[in-house]
Amino acid sequence: MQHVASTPSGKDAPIVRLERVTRRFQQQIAVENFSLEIAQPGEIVGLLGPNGAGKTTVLRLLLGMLTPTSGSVALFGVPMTSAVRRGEALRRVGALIEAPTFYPYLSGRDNLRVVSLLAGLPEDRETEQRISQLLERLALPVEGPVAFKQYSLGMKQRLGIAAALLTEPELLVLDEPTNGLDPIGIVHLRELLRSLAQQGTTILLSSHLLHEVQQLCTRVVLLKRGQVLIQGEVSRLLQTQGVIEVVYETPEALDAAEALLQRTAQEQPAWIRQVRRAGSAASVSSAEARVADPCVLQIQAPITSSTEICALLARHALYPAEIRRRSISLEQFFLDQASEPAPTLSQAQRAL
Ligand SMILES: Nc1ncnc2c1ncn2[C@@H]1O[C@H](COP(=O)(O)OP(=O)(O)OP(=O)(O)O)[C@@H](O)[C@H]1O
Repeated sequence: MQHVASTPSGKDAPIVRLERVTRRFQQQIAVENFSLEIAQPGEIVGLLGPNGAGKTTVLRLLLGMLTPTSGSVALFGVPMTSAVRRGEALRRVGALIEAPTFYPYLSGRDNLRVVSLLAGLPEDRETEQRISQLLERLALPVEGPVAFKQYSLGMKQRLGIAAALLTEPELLVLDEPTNGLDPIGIVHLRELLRSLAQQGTTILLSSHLLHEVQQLCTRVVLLKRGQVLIQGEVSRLLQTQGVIEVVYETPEALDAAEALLQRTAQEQPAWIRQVRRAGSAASVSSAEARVADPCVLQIQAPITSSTEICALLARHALYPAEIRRRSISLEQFFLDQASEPAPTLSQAQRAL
């Protein structure tokens, strides 16, 4: 399956393009000035953010389920405002937004038959085979009359994903796809999405499962209160936003280094974001305990800037006994970012 995002004129266009999109609900701003472009087939992009951050709103705007208050949305180069042409772009998309709904008294197979008819697929052997393959791949009953209403939450979610995949879409849009899935279901879904991406399917998903996103997505967009806090490649974000630990042998040196770094953090918050103590020197009473519980400062800063931090400390004759760089998990990164007041996008970009 080789996908090429091209306009009807044959000109390459980004698969997804949201440009400075704002969506208000009365006085409430759900999404503000949101931009995202996905041009690379096979990319997996994750939308992250706390409850109410605007993730579902972005996905609904992308699929034309909502119109933006301002800004523009295009799929495969087709503006979503074009009532005539947007159907043609949406035919290249499979989506699962919020809880999937199906006919309660029909089996999974019959429900997929209905979806395939609505999607314009022919009623032939090939479609039947595709339905069987998807039921099997998503660990759903292939035979038998088990009605949708008898499905567990996880089975319902898996049927929703099967329906989104029926037309072999070039772009898959999934809102919280792991909802209701047990750990085995999550692992299977991860493998499925990875193999689809390897075959060229582009995937945009929202998720709360940060560990999952870290393993699956190449790029993440972190939203908070409708604004983009930060976006970028997962590996780069984590590499640039680690923790640098400096170790001192005496509490006096630790105090002096902490004061210097706190001052620097106030003056240059885009460089040093936070300074905190790890081991407590005050509680250390013997030389032995001091070795076991060294005086450690943890500095939240791009880990690539450890040399500059060393140089700063050296200029003040505060030579650490040891300096080490620790990368962080996406979960820690998210908690650090989401717990702070939202900076503007330009501040966040400067921080990168
Ligand atoms: N139809 C609507 N009418 C009014 N407000 C809405 C509507 N849809 C969304 N909102 C508001 O917009 C904000 C963003 O909601 P959205 O559902 O996009 O967030 P989310 O990040 O998907 O949240 P969650 O993780 O809880 O699903 C919320 O404050 C929500 O209350």
